[in-house]
Amino acid sequence: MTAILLDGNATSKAIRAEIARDTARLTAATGVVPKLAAILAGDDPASATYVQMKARASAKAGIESVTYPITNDAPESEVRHRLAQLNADPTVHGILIQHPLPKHMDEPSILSDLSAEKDVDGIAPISLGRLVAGLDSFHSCTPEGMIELLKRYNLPIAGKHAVVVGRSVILGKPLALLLLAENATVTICHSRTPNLAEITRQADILCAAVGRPELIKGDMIKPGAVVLDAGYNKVEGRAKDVGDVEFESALQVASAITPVPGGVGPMTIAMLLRNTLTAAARAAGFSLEPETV
Ligand SMILES: Nc1nc(=O)c2c([nH]1)NC[C@@H]1CN(c3ccc(C(=O)N[C@@H](CCC(=O)O)C(=O)O)cc3)C=[N+]21
Repeated sequence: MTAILLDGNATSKAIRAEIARDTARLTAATGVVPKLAAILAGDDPASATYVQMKARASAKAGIESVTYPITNDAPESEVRHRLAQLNADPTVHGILIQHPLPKHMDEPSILSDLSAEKDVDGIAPISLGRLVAGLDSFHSCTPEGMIELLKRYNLPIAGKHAVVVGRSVILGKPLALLLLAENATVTICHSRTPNLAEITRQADILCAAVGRPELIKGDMIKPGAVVLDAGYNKVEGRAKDVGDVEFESALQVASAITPVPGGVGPMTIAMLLRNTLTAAARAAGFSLEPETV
């Protein structure tokens, strides 16, 4: 058996076309142009690339974007001042604070200052707390993109055993909660789980979000499982990012799998744009729901 590929590029493109159409409706009706502001602190070249990708995708969807670079040795107050200004700016609908911030900065504390209604990245403590409480909030874009990909391929979540490998604030934890909200039975494992293979082999839906290149091998996957790989590891000697799943062996066992690149990554960006559009529509008091007769 060879797994079907869950095409994140094509799915993201379709979603971004929907966003572009809805953005045009919003702008035509209200004059509001959705605007995303990104704070890019530090000199991580990968972060700069991601922020650039997000800016390009925004422009294509009719969303304005602006990036504020902050040097690696800048004081934390520089990020805080910029954030305060963006929180207060009514023309800015979404704020993205690219992770990770330089080591000397207190990231959780800075994120606590992000306005919930502008947290289109869904990673501020208020948004995560609301998710835990079952209240409406923006959801972290990568986990949300993974759920959206399953839905677009009509892959059922309810009643399935989903195993999440990874427990980060941005990915593993919110992903587990989103899967729970879809009525999956969820197990969370991580880098210190001793009997990892034993647990991953029980997964109907296996989500790798641990940041260890090719940790998950084919023999750790239940035959017929759906495998979502959120890994984007830089490995020396490999031109492209390497996932957390060993793709070739997994392909033989799974029923469906996301490639890296071209799987989860592009979905992240689509969700960020969708959240930015939603934030702008709410600020303008405009309903994006299709009109019913
Ligand atoms: N506050 C915050 N929010 C994030 O969402 C966030 C972050 N910080 N820090 C870094 C990670 C990383 N990340 C990716 C987004 C898209 C791709 C992506 O689209 N990758 C392409 C490949 C791109 C290429 O290398 O050509 C793909 O998978 O096909 C990858 C990684 C978002 N992150």
